[in-house]
Amino acid sequence: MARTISEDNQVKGVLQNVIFAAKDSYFKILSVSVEENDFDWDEEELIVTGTFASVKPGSTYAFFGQLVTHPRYGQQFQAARYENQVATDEKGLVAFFSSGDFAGIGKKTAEKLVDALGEGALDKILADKTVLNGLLKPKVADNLVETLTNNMGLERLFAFGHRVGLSADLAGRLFDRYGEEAQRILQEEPYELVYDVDGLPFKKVDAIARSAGFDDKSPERLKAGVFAAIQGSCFAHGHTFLTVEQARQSAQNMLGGALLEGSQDIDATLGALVAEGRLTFSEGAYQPRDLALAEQTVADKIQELSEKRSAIETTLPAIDDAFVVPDNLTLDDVQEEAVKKALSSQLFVLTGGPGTGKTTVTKTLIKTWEALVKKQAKDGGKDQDWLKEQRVRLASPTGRAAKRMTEITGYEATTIHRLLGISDGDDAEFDADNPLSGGLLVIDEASMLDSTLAATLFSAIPKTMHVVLVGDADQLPSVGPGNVLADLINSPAVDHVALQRIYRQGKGSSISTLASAINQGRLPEDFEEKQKDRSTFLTRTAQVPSAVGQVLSSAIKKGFTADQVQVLAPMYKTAAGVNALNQLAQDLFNPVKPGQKTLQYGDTVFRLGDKVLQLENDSERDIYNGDMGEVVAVHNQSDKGVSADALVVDFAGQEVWYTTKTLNQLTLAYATTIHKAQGNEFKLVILVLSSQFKIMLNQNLVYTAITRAKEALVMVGDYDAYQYAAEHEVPRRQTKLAALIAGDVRTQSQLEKPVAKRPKKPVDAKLAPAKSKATAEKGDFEKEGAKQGQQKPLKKGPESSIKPNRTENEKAMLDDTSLTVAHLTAGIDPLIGMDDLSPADFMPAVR
Ligand SMILES: Nc1ncnc2c1ncn2[C@@H]1O[C@H](COP(=O)(O)OP(=O)(O)OP(=O)(O)O)[C@@H](O)[C@H]1O
Repeated sequence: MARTISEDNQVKGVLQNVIFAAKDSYFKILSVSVEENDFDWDEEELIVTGTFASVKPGSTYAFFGQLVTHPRYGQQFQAARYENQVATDEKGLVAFFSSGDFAGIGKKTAEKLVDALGEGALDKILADKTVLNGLLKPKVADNLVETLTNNMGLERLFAFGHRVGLSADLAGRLFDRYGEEAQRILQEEPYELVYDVDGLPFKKVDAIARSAGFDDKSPERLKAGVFAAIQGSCFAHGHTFLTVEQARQSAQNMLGGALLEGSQDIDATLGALVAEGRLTFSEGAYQPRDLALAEQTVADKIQELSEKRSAIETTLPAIDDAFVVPDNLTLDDVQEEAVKKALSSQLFVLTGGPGTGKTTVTKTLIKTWEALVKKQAKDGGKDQDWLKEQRVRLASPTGRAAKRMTEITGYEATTIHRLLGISDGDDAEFDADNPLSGGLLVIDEASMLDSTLAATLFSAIPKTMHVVLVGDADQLPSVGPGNVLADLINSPAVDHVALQRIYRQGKGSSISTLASAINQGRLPEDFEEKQKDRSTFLTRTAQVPSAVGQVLSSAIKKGFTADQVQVLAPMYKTAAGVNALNQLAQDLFNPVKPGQKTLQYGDTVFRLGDKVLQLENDSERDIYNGDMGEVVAVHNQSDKGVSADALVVDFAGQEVWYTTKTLNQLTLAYATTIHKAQGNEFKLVILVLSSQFKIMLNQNLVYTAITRAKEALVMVGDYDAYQYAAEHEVPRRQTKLAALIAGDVRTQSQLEKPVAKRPKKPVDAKLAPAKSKATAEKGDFEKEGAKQGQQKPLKKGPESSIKPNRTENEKAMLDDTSLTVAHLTAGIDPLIGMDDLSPADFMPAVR
């Protein structure tokens, strides 16, 4: 929720200079020389902060807001809005037009302009540029209009937005999206925002529309509300379609039964949305167009790949001839079959639980592919270019999984975003028109692929490429809608092999057997017995922090580093949640040392050496949601020669700078949610489950959590929570992919109908905020004599994201405020060491 700044006070003054201008928003810090003010302020200079268009030093502005006291930088004025005090008398206007801002307009031309158009010159020009015909040369007129609309247009939008309850930040985003059309759209077609702007809550749009005079029953309102309801429901549950009943119910929930007067209204609205192409309807299912298109794209590509147009001969004799098994292993029959099928099919899916040999099979098939390619190059006299065309490409949804893939296979692996050249807000660099190069593509952690990312990936795959998806279908499904991996496994048209035999011996073995028991819906009989690699520490919720603290202390004594240990919990709040456990673990792994540098951002105090987690995809800086790193430098603005607060984080050798602009992307990582740990593995996992949060417990969640542990697992919490989780399956996601692949349904004819999409405003280099780049970030810090450290932008919650991409469970975790922080109870004996972890030791009086 955006903060509302009250408008108790106002100040008018001349802008001296812009101390700081954010690159990715319109946020600025200004130094203003005060002329008039209605509050207690005697000094000449006042620092004013807020969201401003391209304000100009030397111009006079009126700011409305409040004087606040920053703990470090003292008093400053927080502006909720502002007005450009362009003098509107003729003299002032002549000065304005001849200020040098408008190419080709000197004093004489300015006078001519004002003579002709009078005191309302600005409004007249902005309303209709043809008033300039005959007054200015066309080029000069165009430039004047463009500069005016950019500057004044945004200022007016800020002012208008303010009246209809639109934050300045959102007004800036809308200006970027719609340009000078923004205000008209807000007034005349506000409900378009629901279709055009990702993640804008319907309620917000509704409030804007009401203030623009739309009534409850306007057809635009009903359509936008029903669309938002269906899309929101798909994102909340991971579905790609809703049944008619579900669609009606969601619509009713969003708009209220009374308004729609029974299902007739709803059905008519659904019909109108289908007619407009915003929804598709087939086989009793409604789909938002984008999701339907994504599933259709994947299905079409699968169809195309089944035509087998490989440039490499992959007959069984050829594969047999080239077969290379690494590490002197002998594959079992199923593993061998997997390698052969992976190479002979053009699309193949490999699944299996932990320790079943997925990596071993992947390594074998890569080596065998290379041997096949080399042999055929030699036999066919192919050149280096041909060899390059057949190269192996490896990618994974997370950076950490990509890094692990590189380490294990020895081949370079990247994130899927990077592979596709996706950068914020832009389309992917590689697509159907500019496909990926390479002969074999292996995607790891494929359970994390949602429909949209899968579609972007599949559309960039050329017809001749071999594609292998590797993943564990029992893990949590993707955050976004879709169930791609499971749907492919359930499609007879897609070859797949499921590895079942667990190979990991000794270390790790009992974690794998626990995982398979949980998959079968039960806890193993030895659940509470201490194993070589796992133990169970049963406690009441109130005792969780103490228990986790003891396990961590003993792990630290044993030499485990923060990087090797991961605390996992399903939710953020409460004493047994991620936030509290993070602080506890921070104090143990990285206790305050005298003189240690720290930086506070929101409620989090980052310390040098902290383990941290990136919370959002930032493809420009090549860091992604779920990436973990270490704080390697802390810069405080109060230090000599330092112009702004900043942290430097090392992500596996890649140093990334965070200033107050981007610190909202970062949090402590000693403890994370299980969703955030997907695609990552750790030597020791400490899992916390409590039946207090039953609503969010299920098989996939606990399975995913325990399989993050490579060598050791300690389960903390109460028995009932673990049992409940093991016994409860995640509700099935409703998707169409499998039916589309089978050719049972077609939504294509509806998808061919184009939806009138408003083109995005071309980016104006002069005005649009520049995108942040890793280097720019560092440069910002060094160059700007910034007082940006004064600013604490609204901290986004750890899961905050523009898209409504949360599951019900995640939402419950985030929204849970009813649970109070429980008091710690003492009384658990301090632990001695990891080897000594046993249920008996962990059993205080409860269970
Ligand atoms: N056929 C085999 N014979 C002997 N050892 C095997 C065989 N297959 C796999 N292994 C061994 O079992 C262990 C687990 O295999 P691998 O790492 O390939 O499994 P995985 O499915 O990738 O596991 P995870 O998903 O947990 O990373 C490895 O040490 C591997 O060398």
